Amino acid sequence: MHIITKEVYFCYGHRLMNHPGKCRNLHGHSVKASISIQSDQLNGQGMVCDFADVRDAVESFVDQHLDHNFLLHKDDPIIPALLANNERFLALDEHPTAEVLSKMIYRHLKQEGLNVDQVVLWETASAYACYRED
Ligand SMILES: Nc1nc2c(c(=O)[nH]1)N=C([C@H](O)[C@H](O)COP(=O)(O)OP(=O)(O)OP(=O)(O)O)CN2
Ligand SMILES: [Zn+2]
Repeated sequence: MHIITKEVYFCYGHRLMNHPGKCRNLHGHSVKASISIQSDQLNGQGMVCDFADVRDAVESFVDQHLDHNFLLHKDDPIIPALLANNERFLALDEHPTAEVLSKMIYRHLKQEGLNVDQVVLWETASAYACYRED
């Protein structure tokens, strides 16, 4: 089994509505996502797939939905104020945790046909969430 990993970097604002501590406040992160693709065999170029193809697939999703966006639970009471001020945001059915964001990226890449092994989202220098499916 071969596994390759490509890292992409992006930023977002969010808050965790039900968090008992500081993460209930509006704040932001500059994050790293590590995307691993697996294959039993290599292609005619000796690759699982080109790192650039992984980057392009991740970045098109990230740029459209996550990068420099404000990620909120759909029931967050700040949403009416953002709408009134024409501010960009993304309302999610789940809380915008590293777990949920890594799952979103994973599911999108699977849908695009990439044989994703796992997506790891480093939300801070010391904390990450990993999503994979068996
Ligand atoms: N399981 C999760 N726990 C937390 C998440 C998360 O997405 N999944 N998110 C947060 C906050 O949004 C933020 O990421 C803060 O993380 P934390 O590591 O607690 O923050 P610090 O960098 O301040 O950590 P210190 O090590 O205390 O400096 C919280 N929890
Ligand atoms: Zn946070």
